Amino acid sequence: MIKLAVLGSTGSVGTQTLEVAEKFPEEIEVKALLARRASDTLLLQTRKFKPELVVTYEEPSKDWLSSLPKGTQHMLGDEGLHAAVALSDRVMNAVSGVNGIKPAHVVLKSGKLLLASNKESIICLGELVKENRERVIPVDSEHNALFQLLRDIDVKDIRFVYLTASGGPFKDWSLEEMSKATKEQALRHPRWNMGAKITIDSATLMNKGFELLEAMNLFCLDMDRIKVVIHPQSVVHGVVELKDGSFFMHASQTDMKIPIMHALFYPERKTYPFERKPLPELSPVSFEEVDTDKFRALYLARWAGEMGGVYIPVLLGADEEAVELFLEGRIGFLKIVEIIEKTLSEVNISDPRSIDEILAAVEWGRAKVRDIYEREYAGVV
Ligand SMILES: NC(=O)C1=CN([C@@H]2O[C@H](COP(=O)(O)OP(=O)(O)OC[C@H]3O[C@@H](n4cnc5c(N)ncnc54)[C@H](OP(=O)(O)O)[C@@H]3O)[C@@H](O)[C@H]2O)C=CC1
Ligand SMILES: CC(=O)[C@@H](O)[C@H](O)COP(=O)(O)O
Ligand SMILES: [Mn+2]
Repeated sequence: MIKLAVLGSTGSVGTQTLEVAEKFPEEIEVKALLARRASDTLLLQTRKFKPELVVTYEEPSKDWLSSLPKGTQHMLGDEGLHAAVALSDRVMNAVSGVNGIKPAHVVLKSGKLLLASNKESIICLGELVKENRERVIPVDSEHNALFQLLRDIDVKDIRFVYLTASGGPFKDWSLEEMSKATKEQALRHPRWNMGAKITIDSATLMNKGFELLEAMNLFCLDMDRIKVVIHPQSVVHGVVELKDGSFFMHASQTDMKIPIMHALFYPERKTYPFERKPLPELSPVSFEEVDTDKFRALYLARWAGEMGGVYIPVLLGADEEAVELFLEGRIGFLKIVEIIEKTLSEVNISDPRSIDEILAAVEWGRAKVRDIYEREYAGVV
């Protein structure tokens, strides 16, 4: 029996993880659920799965607590996080954005298996991730695909590894059109139904920049071995080009429950218990070059990756804050990346040497974006 904790259980990946778990009641026991708010969704999940523990970061109301099923204990904050990890042997980290860094750190230090959906943590905990490679199973669709492909390939035979990008909603828009893009347009991802933060990152292509840094840490690959290619259908999730001219591709219908199920049971394979699409419905499959002049986020992520050290957590914090400013209607779409670039150009703090210093550097990036916003953008949308 797999003892599972789901961190970020109420979000897009969290709920899909529970959809999979529900199909395998004999094999998966949900021991703990964790989310930020004591929401109705979390309460319903708790009543359905009856975990030993439910954790929130927000103080629940008396009504909410009294509605918990018998046998489910509630804990608050980081104390609850540690208890949730202790109860389980596999932990799905589906907390969004930089809030997922601390949970990943706790899991990596615990000796438990990390099912890594949150990518921000993989990007900024590079050394710890590399030291614990055998206990990290990627869930991000491209990395889960590459994880499956790379296990059967000799590193010396690899020419390039490709991350596929849908191109987001603005793939074919001009910069002029993108400068006027609304929040609603940016949140309309052409292929995936995801949380707001990653959806905006997909629209700027910062998501793919993050995935490049994620792949470097997960697979110990040099940056110049990793390419990004536009693949509008989101059916091929990862590609490995070998020196002999072969391309190995991993494909599946566009459904996060496939990599989630793979990670939940790895190394065992289970039968997909949801509706399948026949192969012809997955066609056509096409690839295009990325327009890096239009999607400068990719360049910035590569640059931060080359600089390394403090530039990585600063990039993460700056992106989180700039995306929030856009979602609050305070800055235009193209200003997200512009303000991140300005933040990176003003870095004057040292490389972090501990988790606390990593989190402080993330906060520095967030605060610097707010400073730059107040200085140069406030009142100008
Ligand atoms: N969605 C997808 O298809 C994919 C997502 N990912 C990655 O997976 C992660 C999750 O993404 P997604 O599911 O889309 O995100 P969502 O925004 O849909 O869900 C976020 C979850 O995190 C919880 N959360 C937010 N802040 C905190 C906090 N401070 N403490 C504890 N819990 C918190 C939320 O709780 P509450 O509901 O109470 O606010 C919610 O359960 C991200 O890092 C994303 O990049 C990767 C590949 C695909
Ligand atoms: C489902 C998943 O893995 C996302 O990270 C996805 O990659 C987002 O789509 P984009 O390819 O548009 O960034
Ligand atoms: Mn992805």
